[in-house]
Amino acid sequence: MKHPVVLIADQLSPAAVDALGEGVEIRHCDGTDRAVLLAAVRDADALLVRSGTRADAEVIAAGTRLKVIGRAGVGLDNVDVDAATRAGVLVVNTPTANIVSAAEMTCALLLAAARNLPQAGRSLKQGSWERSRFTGTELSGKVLGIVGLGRIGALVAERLAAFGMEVISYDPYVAGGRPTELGIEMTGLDDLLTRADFVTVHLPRTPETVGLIGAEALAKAKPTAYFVNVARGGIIDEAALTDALRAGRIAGAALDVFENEPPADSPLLTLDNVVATPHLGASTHEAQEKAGTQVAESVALALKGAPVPDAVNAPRPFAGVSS
Ligand SMILES: NC(=O)c1ccc[n+]([C@@H]2O[C@H](COP(=O)([O-])OP(=O)(O)OC[C@H]3O[C@@H](n4cnc5c(N)ncnc54)[C@H](O)[C@@H]3O)[C@@H](O)[C@H]2O)c1
Ligand SMILES: O=C(O)CC[C@@H](O)C(=O)O
Repeated sequence: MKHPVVLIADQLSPAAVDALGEGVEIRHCDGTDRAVLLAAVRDADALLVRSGTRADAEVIAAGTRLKVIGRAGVGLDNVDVDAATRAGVLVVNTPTANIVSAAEMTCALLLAAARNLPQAGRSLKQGSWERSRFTGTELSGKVLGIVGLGRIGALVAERLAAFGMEVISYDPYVAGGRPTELGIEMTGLDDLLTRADFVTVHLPRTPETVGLIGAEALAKAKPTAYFVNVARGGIIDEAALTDALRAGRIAGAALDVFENEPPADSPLLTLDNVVATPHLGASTHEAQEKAGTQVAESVALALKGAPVPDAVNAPRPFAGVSS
């Protein structure tokens, strides 16, 4: 009997291959190359991706044998879950595998922006010794505004509270005592924007969140405020952010994610008051090992037709693929 084909379309930890076990045929392709992906997915029973591959309706339609799409990570904005459900394809992700790494990255970028670390390091390596040019801002006593108090937002709150920050948050969907337990004041978005010294967004990219922080929102911020985005490009509108940074209406931004990745010719990358990284929030050995292992275990279960704990949709059941 032919083994089910698992197509790995992004760079996954070797732990993923180990966790898939023996009874599958593993193939690799470059999921960022559309033609290659569309050809390779035709024979695949399972498709494994990170954020670099778009598993959209066209890919799902081309994958006529597909039973399951595994996303090694949190965000599902690169997977058309509705199209998958209609096609009977299960979608699984790893909702907790990289949250500590993403929270730590948020703290790192926020501190880097507050203390001008990349700019100062660059200047030093170019032979300068500009101590007063790079005077920074303390976090202690400052207000941190967290937009989206889910798993990552809450971890960021705990970590930055330890720096003596006052934490406020906007999340209309958070209920219960968790914010109180963490010492966080819940408030409206406008209030958060006017009070925060640092604003960090931790939202999924959805039609509701794209452009949530636009020109109007940025106009409410303090001129000394910093904006941090380790969630998804576009939640903070890039054109509006560029204008606000150029005009000095806010102090700076720290960005791990972009509307288009890679962000070819983005004016944001030319600005001195922008600290930027190439979508590295989940890029630690620990997070990648967890994400790879967890997604592979879920995919292996799905291929057997067994219930999958991290399933994000419920297409019609199928009987499993025997090896
Ligand atoms: N940079 C990276 O490498 C990296 C790594 C992991 C996750 N992420 C991104 O971070 C996002 C958040 O991850 P998470 O694990 O915290 O998700 P989560 O689902 O635990 O939390 C998201 C929170 O956003 C809130 N929310 C949704 N819509 C909102 C709105 N319109 N206004 C205010 N709040 C809203 C939800 O109520 C929820 O509490 C992911 O969707 C992913 O896109 C990025
Ligand atoms: O694939 C990645 O490394 C990024 C993942 C991250 O953005 C996520 O949403 O989990």
